Amino acid sequence: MNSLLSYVTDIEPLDVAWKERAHEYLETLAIPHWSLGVVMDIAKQLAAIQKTLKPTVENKCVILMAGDHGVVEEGVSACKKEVTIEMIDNLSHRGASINALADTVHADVMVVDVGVAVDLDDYVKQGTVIPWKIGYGTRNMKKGPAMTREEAEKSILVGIKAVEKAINEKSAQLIATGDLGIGNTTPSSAILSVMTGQKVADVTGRGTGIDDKRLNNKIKVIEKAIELNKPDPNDPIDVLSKVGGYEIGGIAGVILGCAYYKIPVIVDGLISTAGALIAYGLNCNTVDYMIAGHKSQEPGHNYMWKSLNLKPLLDLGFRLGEGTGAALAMYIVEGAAAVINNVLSYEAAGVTPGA
Ligand SMILES: O=C(O)c1ccc[n+]([C@@H]2O[C@H](COP(=O)([O-])O)[C@@H](O)[C@H]2O)c1
Ligand SMILES: Cc1cc2nc[nH]c2cc1C
Repeated sequence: MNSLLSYVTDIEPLDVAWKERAHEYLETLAIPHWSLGVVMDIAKQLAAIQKTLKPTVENKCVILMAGDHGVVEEGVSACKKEVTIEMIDNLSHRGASINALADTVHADVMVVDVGVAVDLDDYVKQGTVIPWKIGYGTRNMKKGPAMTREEAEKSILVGIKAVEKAINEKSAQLIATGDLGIGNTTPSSAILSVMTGQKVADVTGRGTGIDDKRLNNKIKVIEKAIELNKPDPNDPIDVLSKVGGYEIGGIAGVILGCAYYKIPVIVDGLISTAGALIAYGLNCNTVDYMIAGHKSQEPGHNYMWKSLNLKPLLDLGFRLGEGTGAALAMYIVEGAAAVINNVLSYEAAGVTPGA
């Protein structure tokens, strides 16, 4: 593998000539000016990413990054930390929501252990979990940095490695990000507050469903972690290491890897978009390869989309993570590919608009 820096510095913006060519081609189709709206925007983006007027997104993959969080001991989640492992078991039996939804769009689900608190040998042997663990859960960010800078960089490299695996083994052409990790809305809200300048109280939500008392405590925990660790908003690796999570680093790596290898990537909910903020902070060209899958019910999520200047495709009241919103958004991206591939031009269709 190359160094993180070499991946980060080699990410190019979308080719302007291909963007123009795709735009002009879409205008020739038997569709009144841009009247398939966002679907046409995505068709143009796919064409410019793949440098073809016949883009294909047939081979789809959800890369789900799993990790645990020391900050759970502060009572920030409605769930006990063991639920991460219980859900890994459920994923391994293909009984999780992401398994059900990914199946409907014929997407593979790749589960990567980047920081779960225990060894997952049985699942690794079964082939249902990829063992690329950087640490056994982060440390409690209220008491000090969640991880070292080196661990933060390694977690990002895990995400890039996962993209390489998806390309080499599954010929992936469209990737969605997913997450699993009890407590991970806490670091995600912390990253959001640090990187966008929003107040912690305005962007912190109920995650798996905490009551008012726990929500107030969660806000105080995040405020304290930021005050103690002083993450530098201009240094995304510093932010990730001090108030982040291993799976958030992994997701940032998936997005960087997709941008590096020129693969469209659908970003899922709050946790995935925290990863997107880290990736964007490392190289702003990454946004050219991102598609905003959906709007999470978490109150901070829209601030994230706004700071990336992206609009989420779906608003279905989701707050589950796993890649569920992104998996459903794959239908829309598939639709965009179908439009640019299959709609006839005015000329070929014999349609002659005009008064
Ligand atoms: O992605 C989201 O928008 C999202 C919003 C709320 C909860 N989650 C999921 O719920 C878990 C984190 O919630 P919590 O309350 O433990 O921080 C974690 O496994 C996430 O995948 C995910
Ligand atoms: C059941 C359950 C499923 C999840 N998926 C992601 N986070 C989760 C948390 C819980 C509790």
